[in-house]
Amino acid sequence: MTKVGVLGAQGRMGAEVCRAVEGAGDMELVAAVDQGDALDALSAAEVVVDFTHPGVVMENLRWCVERGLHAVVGTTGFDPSRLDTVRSWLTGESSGNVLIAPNFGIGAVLMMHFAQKAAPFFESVEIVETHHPHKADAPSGTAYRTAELVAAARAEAGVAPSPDATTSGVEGARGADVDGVRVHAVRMSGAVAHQEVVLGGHGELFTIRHDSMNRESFMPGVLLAVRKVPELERLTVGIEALLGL
Ligand SMILES: NC(=O)C1=CN([C@@H]2O[C@H](COP(=O)(O)OP(=O)(O)OC[C@H]3O[C@@H](n4cnc5c(N)ncnc54)[C@H](O)[C@@H]3O)[C@@H](O)[C@H]2O)C=CC1
Ligand SMILES: O=C(O)C1=N[C@H](C(=O)O)C[C@H](O)C1
Repeated sequence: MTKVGVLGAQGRMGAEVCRAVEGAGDMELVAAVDQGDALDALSAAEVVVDFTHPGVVMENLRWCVERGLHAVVGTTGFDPSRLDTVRSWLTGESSGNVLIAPNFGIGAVLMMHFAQKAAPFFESVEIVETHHPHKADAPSGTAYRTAELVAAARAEAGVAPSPDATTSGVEGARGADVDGVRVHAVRMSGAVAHQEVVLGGHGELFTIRHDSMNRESFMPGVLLAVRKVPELERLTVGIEALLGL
């Protein structure tokens, strides 16, 4: 039985993770911690799962790394500089692996993978993500990561930046620029988590779309990560490798 602790246990995702862990025959929920609770209860865990907030996740993760606990992190906000910081913490510790994934949905991971594959074949590519209006960060971690993957694939293939003749307009109208890829964030009541990667050129448009209909959809990926994290590299980003992608 793997002993699992959950950080952000009263949140939308954390509560779902607690239910999933309790329902898994090979796991035991040993700590369910939320804001204001002491972290000490997590010392009983082998793997800590964090779904909290981009503003607090680094502090939580450092606490886990210092104690040699394996960490599975779904909280967003990990740019390259944060990942470098986590790497530097891990080099100073002898045990405990960290897996950080912007999205644990199997379909979402495939959407990112297919977008990366398609990106060099089209002149233009932009990303449109839609989320519930309670979301703290924009663009979403998934959109940010997709843009990074798409940009890297295009750079490797020597593809020029997407054409854009805009010289005047209202600020923000063209979305955020992530590594040269435009990302548009919609916040919409009734939505859960949705993303379209739109690619275009030579008289055709190709849209890769993924919809998370509920938070249960992320649980197979989270449980897979909990099971695999002890045997991974010190730092793994995304669950692609766990799916053989
Ligand atoms: N990787 C993935 O597949 C997914 C990632 N997310 C990300 O997970 C994060 C959380 O999302 P939600 O559950 O919707 O948010 P939420 O706001 O419903 O839950 C966050 C919980 O963390 C708690 N919290 C805040 N500070 C804390 C601290 N210092 N220690 C312990 N608990 C603390 C809050 O009280 C709250 O209960 C976001 O960054 C979101 O983008 C969300 C869905 C899927
Ligand atoms: O906040 C959410 O809900 C989600 N956050 C993650 C993100 O920012 O990409 C994953 C998913 O989109 C749901």
